[in-house]
Amino acid sequence: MTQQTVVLNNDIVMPIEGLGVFRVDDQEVAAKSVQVAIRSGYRLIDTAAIYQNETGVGQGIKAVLEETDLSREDLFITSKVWNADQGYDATLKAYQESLTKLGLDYLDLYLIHWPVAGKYKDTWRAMEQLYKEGKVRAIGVSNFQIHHLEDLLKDAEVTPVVNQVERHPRLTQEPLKDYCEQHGIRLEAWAPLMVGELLQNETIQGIAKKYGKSTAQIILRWHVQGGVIAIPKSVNEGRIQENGQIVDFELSAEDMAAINALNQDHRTGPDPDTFDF
Ligand SMILES: NC(=O)C1=CN([C@@H]2O[C@H](COP(=O)(O)OP(=O)(O)OC[C@H]3O[C@@H](n4cnc5c(N)ncnc54)[C@H](OP(=O)(O)O)[C@@H]3O)[C@@H](O)[C@H]2O)C=CC1
Ligand SMILES: O=C1CO[C@H](CO)[C@@H](O)[C@@H]1O
Repeated sequence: MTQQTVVLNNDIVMPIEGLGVFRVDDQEVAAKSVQVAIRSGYRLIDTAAIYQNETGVGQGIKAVLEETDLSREDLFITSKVWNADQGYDATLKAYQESLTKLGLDYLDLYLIHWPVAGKYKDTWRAMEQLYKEGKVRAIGVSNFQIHHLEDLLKDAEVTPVVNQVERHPRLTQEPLKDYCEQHGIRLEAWAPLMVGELLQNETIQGIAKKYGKSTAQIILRWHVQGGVIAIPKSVNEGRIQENGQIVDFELSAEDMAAINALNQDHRTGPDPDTFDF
């Protein structure tokens, strides 16, 4: 797997595809999945405090750094501050706890996991502090709608460089994508495969047949070809490798449009405006 990258608005280089580890067990599975992914060419790992697997992820990173020529700087590690830890002091503390569990001395990207009303601005001030002190290379948000971003940007000294949101062919997020592009915020897709729900879709199956690729590879290619970072989750070695092999082909404009046309503004996860924090 050859790594494709994007340059974030603060000039930090980020891989455009990575491994997601939500619902990956902390004991053994997380460490093993991380090792398999990095050995097969992944450089970006996406975890969060709430996934309760930062310890396992850290063990996987440590093992792979010991066994290969790779160094910490070759990797791009993301974690997220959970809702209960929002607020200025609590966020600074949560960051240190994530670092300790991961066994790292810095993160590449730290995200506000959800826009908790009345809290996310103080949380952002803490993220800015971590960034200014050089403790984290980039800071961003997750599950922010346009109105959350507009509100945050009124007071922010540092503009988030990433907004990680649910995105797949049934939820293409075009207005949010446009807004983010206008403000130098890179969109990152969670549930990029719609948690597997789209793998039997007839349109995508037809396109997959034409290119001799799997439906997962077609969907992931659609994300990255559109400039969106994707973090598919898998704990299966073959599927981790399959998901990483999306750089040796290009979807035609017609096929990109056919996938865009599958949009139904349909969420598989919570709506950020009604999510019970
Ligand atoms: N910021 C946020 O609020 C959120 C962030 N996330 C992040 O996004 C990541 C990805 O989202 P996630 O919800 O996991 O959903 P995905 O869309 O990545 O789908 C994962 C599911 O698809 C299966 N799968 C993966 N690859 C293939 C393949 N090639 N063929 C067939 N099945 C496949 C996996 O099974 P198997 O493991 O058995 O291969 C798993 O069941 C998360 O792991 C997490 O890091 C997720 C939710 C919310
Ligand atoms: O990333 C995510 C997965 O885990 C959380 C719940 O446990 C979600 O709320 C969140 O969006």
